[in-house]
Amino acid sequence: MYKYHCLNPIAKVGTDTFTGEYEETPEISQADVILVRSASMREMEWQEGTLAVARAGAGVNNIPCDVCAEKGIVVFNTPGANANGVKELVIAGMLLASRDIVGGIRWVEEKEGSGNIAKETEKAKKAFAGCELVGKKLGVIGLGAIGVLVANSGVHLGMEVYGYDPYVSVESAWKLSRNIHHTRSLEELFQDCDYISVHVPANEHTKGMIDANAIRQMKQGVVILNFSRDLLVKEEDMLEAMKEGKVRHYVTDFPTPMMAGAKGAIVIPHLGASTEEAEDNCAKMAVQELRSYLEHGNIKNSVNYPDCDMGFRGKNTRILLLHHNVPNMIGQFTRILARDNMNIADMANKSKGGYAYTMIDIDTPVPEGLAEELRNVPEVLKVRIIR
Ligand SMILES: NC(=O)C1=CN([C@@H]2O[C@H](COP(=O)(O)OP(=O)(O)OC[C@H]3O[C@@H](n4cnc5c(N)ncnc54)[C@H](O)[C@@H]3O)[C@@H](O)[C@H]2O)C=CC1
Ligand SMILES: O=C(O)C(=O)COP(=O)(O)O
Repeated sequence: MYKYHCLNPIAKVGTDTFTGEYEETPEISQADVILVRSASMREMEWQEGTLAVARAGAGVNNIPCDVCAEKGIVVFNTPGANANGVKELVIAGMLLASRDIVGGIRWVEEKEGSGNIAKETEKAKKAFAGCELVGKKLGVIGLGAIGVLVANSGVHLGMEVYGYDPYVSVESAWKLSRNIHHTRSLEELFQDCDYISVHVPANEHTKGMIDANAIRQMKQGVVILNFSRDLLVKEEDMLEAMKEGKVRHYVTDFPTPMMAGAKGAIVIPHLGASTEEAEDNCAKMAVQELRSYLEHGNIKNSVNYPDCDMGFRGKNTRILLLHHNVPNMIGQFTRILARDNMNIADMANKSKGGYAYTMIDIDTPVPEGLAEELRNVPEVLKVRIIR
């Protein structure tokens, strides 16, 4: 029986795909695996028995992935599963920044009960007028699952779209509309665009990337959209730029004390992925990843360990080793197996940065105590044997 714990509510269509071999536990310390959305796991105390964490979503900055890697805990996310939900809200964000739709709605609400409202509307409406998106320049920073959809939607809306992503994947590049201008530097994108939308992960390289220096290079009256993470934007600099009118609107999905109520800021309460479809997609993918790892040892969509897949386990005993990516690990494993006459039926070894994963299928008897012996090999972080 495997035990899972949900740190945030996870869509039932996902958890329903756990079989009778699984049960939910309210005790995180008892869980083999943990499902999470945005809850912070940074201060958590990790248990020896925790095997994996699945983030039902994209951003993993709430999880100490490096600490987990060092403890042999595989962290998964669900690439692309909520991208459409975010894309649709980004389009809404561009529209909200272009016409004062919210101001207009508030004005109508205040007129509740006024018999003259139709006439008053025709006088008042000029205060809420704006501009269209068609023909405007949209810059998209980060062309991953969300950025590609936003950029392509910009083209469909009649915008001139500029994309910047020095690390773009082949898969994303294939999906990008050929009408998108490939921008080789942020400076180029900053200078030209009326709307700039950021879709990169929050990490030490991207933190504060939209600061006074970046904003200085932008057009007067630019609209900046941030549906990625608050940390990407230096908020003091953004406030200043909105005061000066350099930034017309800052549309963000991340409320902070500084931005809530700030003039020019359009702040949404982190709703990008809060659609039925996105929640269902993420939950289903997260559970599938955990099941495949627990039942067969296969890794797909991990952010701290390499993808590695040997298919269904069948009748073999499967030995799974999480270890540092250093020389002579396989030699040490096979020496131990050979000594006890174990026959290797199949084997895979993959690495990602400083970490590696070895899967070994054995089709002869496997002695008790093997896991412990393998665990004692220096640089091994975790060993699991599925019989
Ligand atoms: N508001 C919300 O509810 C949601 C927010 N997010 C946020 O959006 C981010 C992006 O999500 P996805 O598109 O699904 O991720 P993704 O991993 O598919 O795409 C990220 C892209 O950013 C690029 N990139 C990385 N560093 C860069 C840099 N310095 N400059 C330019 N490009 C860079 C990568 O090459 C990649 O193509 C997530 O990390 C998360 O923080 C994601 C989903 C929902
Ligand atoms: O997937 C992401 O990165 C998100 O920001 C979505 O967060 P959520 O699952 O809505 O708490």
